[in-house]
Amino acid sequence: MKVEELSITYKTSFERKPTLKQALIRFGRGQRAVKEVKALRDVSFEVPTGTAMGIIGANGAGKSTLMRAMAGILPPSSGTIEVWGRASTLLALGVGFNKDLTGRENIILGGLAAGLSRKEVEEQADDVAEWTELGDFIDMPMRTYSSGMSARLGFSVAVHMKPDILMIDEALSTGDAHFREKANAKMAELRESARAMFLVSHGLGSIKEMCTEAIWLDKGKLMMRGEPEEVVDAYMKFLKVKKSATTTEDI
Ligand SMILES: Nc1ncnc2c1ncn2[C@@H]1O[C@H](COP(=O)(O)OP(=O)(O)OP(=O)(O)O)[C@@H](O)[C@H]1O
Repeated sequence: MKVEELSITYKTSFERKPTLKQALIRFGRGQRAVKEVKALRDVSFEVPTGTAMGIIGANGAGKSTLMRAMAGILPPSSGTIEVWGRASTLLALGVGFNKDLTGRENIILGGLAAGLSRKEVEEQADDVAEWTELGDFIDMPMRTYSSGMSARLGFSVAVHMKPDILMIDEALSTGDAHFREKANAKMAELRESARAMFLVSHGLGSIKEMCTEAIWLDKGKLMMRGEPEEVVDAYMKFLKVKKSATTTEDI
């Protein structure tokens, strides 16, 4: 994966539905109808095969935007992204699932959406379902799931689709201890076979534990790239947060 001078600007209009009068007044004053948010500014990095890349930074730093762009969901405003292989994303858990369908039906949908053939999906479906340990809930509509249960389903779908590139955005935060342990083991296994893994997390402990490299974003700019330990330390210094066991998580 190679990202070169990537910039992404969101354009949002002020009013949901401007009236003609409002538009004319604004035009008369020379005001613009859209507000621009520069979510990423000239970000460049290359990720060699076998890398598990952690992405850290404050709220609004551009982490999810970067993931969405790398997953091909969001087009760059400028710059380029080269992806080698098929990316499987686990962005904003449960998004993409249909809450009125059962877990099992969503597994099929998720597999097809990830680009697998119907045959491949059907072969995988039982394993995916079993991995979730959802029991009878797997045949219940997803609206009856807790957020942790949806997370388990989302994670299971994403990791079983044999991705070349695995992207995980805060996936583990909603799971319970048993699920987190299982998910960590699965990710370690995938790291061996996937070409690259990206993990966005505010849990700096997990970044240090699971990643081989890290990047730190601040206000859309790439501040630093390096060993997870180094990058996390620099970020914490920047935040002037005292380093202690209790603050390593959830920043
Ligand atoms: N759909 C959108 N329309 C307009 N602005 C957006 C949109 N999505 C994100 N932004 C803005 O882009 C910037 C980066 O947001 P992004 O979600 O990438 O940050 P983040 O680092 O993932 O934050 P968090 O840690 O809170 O999840 C923010 O200023 C945000 O307000």
